[in-house]
Order: sequence, then C-alpha cells, then structure tokens
Amino acid sequence: MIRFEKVTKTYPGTTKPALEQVSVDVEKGEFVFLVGQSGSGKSTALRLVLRETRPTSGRVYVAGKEINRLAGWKVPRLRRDIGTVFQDFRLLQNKTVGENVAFAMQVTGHSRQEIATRVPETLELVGLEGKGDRMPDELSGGEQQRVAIARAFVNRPMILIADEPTGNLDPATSVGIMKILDRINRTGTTVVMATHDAGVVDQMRKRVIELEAGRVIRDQSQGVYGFQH
Ligand SMILES: Nc1ncnc2c1ncn2[C@@H]1O[C@H](COP(=O)(O)OP(=O)(O)OP(=O)(O)O)[C@@H](O)[C@H]1O
Repeated sequence: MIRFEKVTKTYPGTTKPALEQVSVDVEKGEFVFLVGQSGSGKSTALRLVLRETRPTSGRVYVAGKEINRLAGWKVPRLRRDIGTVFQDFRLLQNKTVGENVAFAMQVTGHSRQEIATRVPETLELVGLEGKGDRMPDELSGGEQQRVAIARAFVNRPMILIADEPTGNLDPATSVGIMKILDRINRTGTTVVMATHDAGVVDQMRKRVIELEAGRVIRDQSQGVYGFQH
C-alpha cells in the first residue's frame, strides 16, 4: 500500500537530509507506528505519502503508483484516498460537528442523500451519536479529535495518516481514540500514526518503525515505544 525505496529527502537550503535512504513497505490493512525524536523525519515521511513534498532521490509508491510521477491533476484524487488526522484537530469552528464531517463529503462530490446516511453512521462509529448538532467548542478535546477522525474516515480512505493524534489528550482519552483508530484499521484501512506517546504504542503492540536522524533504525512487529532487546 505504501512503499519507500531508498528515499532521501533534503530540503532546499539544508545540507543534512531529513530522510536518508529509507526503504519501507507497508501492506494493505497494516497498522504502523512511526516513532523517533523530534526532527527525526516522521512528518517528512507522512508528507511524502501525501505528495506535499517530493523525494530528492528514491521512490515513493502509494497504492502501486509512484507518486512522484503522478500528474499534478491526479494529486487531489490521491489525497482523497488518504484521510488525515492531526494533533490540533483542525475543525471548522463555525460549523457544527455534523457539518464538519459532511463538508468532507461535499468537496468530494457526494449526493445529499449519501451524506445524510453516511454522516450519522460515521459519527456513531466514533462514539458521537446524537452530537451532530453541537459546535466544536462545546466538545472536549477527545470529542473534537473524534470529529476529526470521523471527517477523515467518512470517505472510506484506503489509508489513514495520523500525526500525533493523542498529543493534546490525557492518557484515558487517548485510549478511547486508539480504540477508534483500531476499529477503523479493522475495516481494512491502512493506518500510519506518527507519535511520541509511549503509553499508546506500548498498549497497542503494533508494528513500530523508528527513525533517527532520517534513518530507519528499527522496524519491529508487535513493537514497543522504546527499544527492547
Ligand atoms: N520545510 C522544511 N524546510 C527545511 N527543513 C525542514 C523542513 N521541514 C522539516 N525540515 C527539517 O527536516 C528534519 C526532519 O523534520 P520532520 O518535521 O520530518 O521531523 P519529525 O520527526 O516529524 O519531528 P516532530 O516530532 O518534531 O514533528 C528536521 O531537521 C527539520 O528541521
């Protein structure tokens, strides 16, 4: 589903690569944690998958297509197939919960009827049934993140990318968020999550890829946050 072949990324104006000779293969339906210190290259790897930036050398494949060779007009389509969730939720504050989720379907051209069934269904999946008419600022942080996840998943993407989704949440709330990401993963969606949250990684026991200064230093199935021999 995602394949990096000897990917090196050096940002313009810098000499030290943000990623260096990274080769990684993520199969359809996998759940992968990307860990590593601040500046180790996690966000760069996620941005490459979304083609928000391009490799300096090497190849990035998403769903069998080399994304560097993808025509510009096909990039929105690629991004439609990838849901994204961030630490800071990024909800539209002047829209209700339901409208925030519906918006993701409107921009991808779904009919009103599809939206009317899919939005409540997805809100239920994330545990927000009956809260569609609330405004984001009336919700707790954990609930706002659930809205963001519903919005990312409502179009049933092949891949869900989550960049520090529990970074602003307390441990108990984070457990709830991870249950939802696990549920989404079980529907067949590939999940890639960058995180500093050791508790979450240790609890989930999924594949862990660790970056250090742009290089993969560990790729462990059913892994933990810190290295164990
Ligand atoms: N747009 C950019 N221009 C120049 N250098 C950049 C740019 N984006 C990132 N970098 C550099 O690339 C390296 C990797 O950054 P990246 O954001 O990928 O790390 P990260 O592991 O996601 O960090 P964090 O955990 O803090 O989000 C860092 O040295 C950073 O300074």
